Amino acid sequence: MAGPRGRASYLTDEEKKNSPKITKELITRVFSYLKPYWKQLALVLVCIAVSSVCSLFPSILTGNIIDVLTGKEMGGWIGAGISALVKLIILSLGLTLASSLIGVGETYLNNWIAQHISYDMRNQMYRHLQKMSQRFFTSANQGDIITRMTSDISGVESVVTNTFTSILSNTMTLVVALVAMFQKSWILALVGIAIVPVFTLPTRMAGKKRWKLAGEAQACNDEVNGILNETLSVSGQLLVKLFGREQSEYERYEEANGRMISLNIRERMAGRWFFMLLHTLTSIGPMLLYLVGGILIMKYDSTITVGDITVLVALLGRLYGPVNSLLNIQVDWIRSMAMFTRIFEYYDMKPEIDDKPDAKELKNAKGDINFDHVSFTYDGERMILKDINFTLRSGDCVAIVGPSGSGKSTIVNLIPRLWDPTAGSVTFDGTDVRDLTLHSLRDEVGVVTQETYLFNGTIRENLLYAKPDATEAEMIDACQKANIYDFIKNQPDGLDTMVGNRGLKLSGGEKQRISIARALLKDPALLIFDEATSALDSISEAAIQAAINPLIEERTSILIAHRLSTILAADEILVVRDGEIVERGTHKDLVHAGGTYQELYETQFSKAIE
Ligand SMILES: Nc1ncnc2c1ncn2[C@@H]1O[C@H](COP(=O)(O)OP(=O)(O)OP(=O)(O)O)[C@@H](O)[C@H]1O
Repeated sequence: MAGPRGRASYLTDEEKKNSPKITKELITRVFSYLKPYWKQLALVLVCIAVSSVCSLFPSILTGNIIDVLTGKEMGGWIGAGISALVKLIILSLGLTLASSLIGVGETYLNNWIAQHISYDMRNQMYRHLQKMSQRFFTSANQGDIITRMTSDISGVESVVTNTFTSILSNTMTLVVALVAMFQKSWILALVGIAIVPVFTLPTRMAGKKRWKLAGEAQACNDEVNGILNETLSVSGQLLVKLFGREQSEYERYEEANGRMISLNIRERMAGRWFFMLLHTLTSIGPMLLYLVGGILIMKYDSTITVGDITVLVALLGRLYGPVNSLLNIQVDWIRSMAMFTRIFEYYDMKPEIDDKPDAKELKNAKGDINFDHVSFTYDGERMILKDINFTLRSGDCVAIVGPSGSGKSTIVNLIPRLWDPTAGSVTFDGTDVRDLTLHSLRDEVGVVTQETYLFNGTIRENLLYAKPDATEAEMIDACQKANIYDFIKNQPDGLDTMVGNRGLKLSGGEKQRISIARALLKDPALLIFDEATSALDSISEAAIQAAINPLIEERTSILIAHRLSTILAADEILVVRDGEIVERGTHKDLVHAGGTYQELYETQFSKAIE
């Protein structure tokens, strides 16, 4: 039969092209994940072996039952008559029961092992991804990361529960059935074996057609899901509404939906006639055995009994399933190895930014920052920062201004080591940031980002993210300083107000003030404030300005500023243009100097205070 959707029994052209190279190292690595569970695995093997044998024996015993019924004694080990019959029946039932019970235990163990392996792999992957640098997250496809974490690792579960056990149990069943068949009659066994491919090969061919259709239906299904994701998301819906595209989006959805159902129907009907014919033909197998067996009994070999022929027919019926499954094993195997290879590719990516083996802890941080001839490129080609030099003494406040894209955010991102400089060095309290442990360094750097990111939870939960053990009083104090407490107090749920998906239930200004309160709670030695470029009304702007002041009062701070009020709060202004510091000084020094600052002042800052 065709494989189920998603785990079909045929490789796609792409899968064939990208088949992994199966090396000894790869297999050893795959098996290293099984190693901690070797005891449970050994038990599964025993269960499979015993249950395969137990499940076949009732078929073999049926022959003996028939022989007893037809008056043929068997080897004398059980005696003829009613008592032998009862014993055989009880034995047969007992074996069936035993096989089912073992099957239950085996399924439990199997799933237990699979879930534990997947648990180990997911945790390992999460830990590893957390260490990956900003470059990885800005360039990797987000969907790809999620797929590795979910589908690929879930796929591993099915490798353990299906592929491994299917190989074992099918091989076991096949071997036991064949041995039993040959033991009864080698001629009839050969006749049986000759019949098997007549049924299994056409089944595979019909399955392939069905699988192709399933693939098309899946692609169509993905398209439908894509439309749903795009048009029913918060921002998608907004766009549809604002542009009045409801009808055209509905038509697009209806068309794809219609295509999907017709493909589904075709897929489910594909090969249906063929299987009907096949089903009828299946009876040919037993008939052939009856014919050849009958001729043998009547004309040549009187040792074969009617019971033997019944057993052979029953066993023949048990061969199709395992043969079909084993024919698919190669596909399952390649697919599983490809899955492991994809997962291992992720594991093998080296974190670009990591602690040095001898990294030092940053203790009693003061917040002295120095940029010494720092240059930086993201892609190895375009220099984004060129020879940046500046010093910030503990308690200083510097504003970085410059046109959009001039490199302001890039400069500050080098301090908490979201990136490392291409040349030159950044020091924190006199030590190169690359020689400090990431954890201790980032503990001392608080960043209020331009795009405020809040988790979908309560205000309290978002605040506690900065300091999990903060007391209620500390939280209220931080909110008061950040000028957001009045707003929180007026909410019916206070600090337990839900902020919505990414903080969507709050205005831009409110979100930013909560994020300032969060930074205040963290109480870092250095504060970086990346001011939002988006326009705020003057009341929100004043509220934010009042929130920033306590932040910068007692600590070193860097403000990426777009508004004059923020710039005026700084001790020094660094003007960046095309990755270079082109001017520095105070507002008074620069506003009439005829340079970039004056230009920015006339085009942006002065407007912002109107
Ligand atoms: N992850 C990245 N990969 C490649 N290039 C980047 C990346 N991030 C930023 N850039 C580029 O680096 C340059 C400087 O960007 P940066 O964000 O530092 O500018 P900015 O001065 O902070 O701008 P804005 O005021 O608009 O926020 C831009 O040309 C930008 O396109």
